Amino acid sequence: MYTVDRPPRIVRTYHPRRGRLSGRHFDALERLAARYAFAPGDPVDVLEIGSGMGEATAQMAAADPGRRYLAVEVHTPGVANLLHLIEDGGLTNLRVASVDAMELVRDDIPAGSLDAVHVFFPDPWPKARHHKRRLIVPERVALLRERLRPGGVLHCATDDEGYAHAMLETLDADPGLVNRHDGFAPRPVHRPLTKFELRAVRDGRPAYDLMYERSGPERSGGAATNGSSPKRPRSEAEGS
Ligand SMILES: C[S@@+](CC[C@H](N)C(=O)[O-])C[C@H]1O[C@@H](n2cnc3c(N)ncnc32)[C@H](O)[C@@H]1O
Repeated sequence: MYTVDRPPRIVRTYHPRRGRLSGRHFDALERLAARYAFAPGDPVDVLEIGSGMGEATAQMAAADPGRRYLAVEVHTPGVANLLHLIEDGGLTNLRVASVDAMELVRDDIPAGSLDAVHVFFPDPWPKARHHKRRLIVPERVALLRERLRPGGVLHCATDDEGYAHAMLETLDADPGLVNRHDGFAPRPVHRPLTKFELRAVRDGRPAYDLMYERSGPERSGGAATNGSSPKRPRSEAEGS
């Protein structure tokens, strides 16, 4: 009797959905994708996972020209919109990738290299059987933390109260992260207010921010320590 090993099923953190593409979207993809696409090896300081329509990323990159931003999004209309925002804003410090962000992080982001990772309003996957799809779960957090430099910041925001508390628990439990605040962070002025967040606030769902720093340098065994983190001065715009 022979058994066939099935390849392990990949658990994705996003809904496979197709947005409708307008002529303007096609134009962006045809004309701008190659110009602003991330290529493996490109240096990155700030990584945004799930940039949606890209408004927050474009505004943050424009306010922080000294750092190189990478927005990763699988939703094609969002990618196209961000390409237009980059062109319209004349931004030279923002690149875009349209792939699964966790695969890109695993394959193309060197360990200890990022200043910040932004995960703003990730899909909450509210059903218990879907929690494994959440971006903020221990295994994915461990990978993101390992790609941060010591003192680098993982900044998450969500309007889902249940997910917010689960994030707090997961991030507190990570051995290489230290909360910058006591519990949730005050809403940072440098995180732009998007239409998505405005709608949530109007519907009575205010945002929760969470900001965690990677603690001290890696030990030779690979485990992060809880020592104090060397920090470089940050501007107000940088924040995370
Ligand atoms: C609820 S939306 C929020 C978008 C945006 N951050 C905002 O605040 O408006 C979450 C986005 O994350 C994207 N996403 C989820 N997992 C992803 C992954 N692994 N790689 C790339 N994009 C992902 C989804 O396609 C979706 O557009």
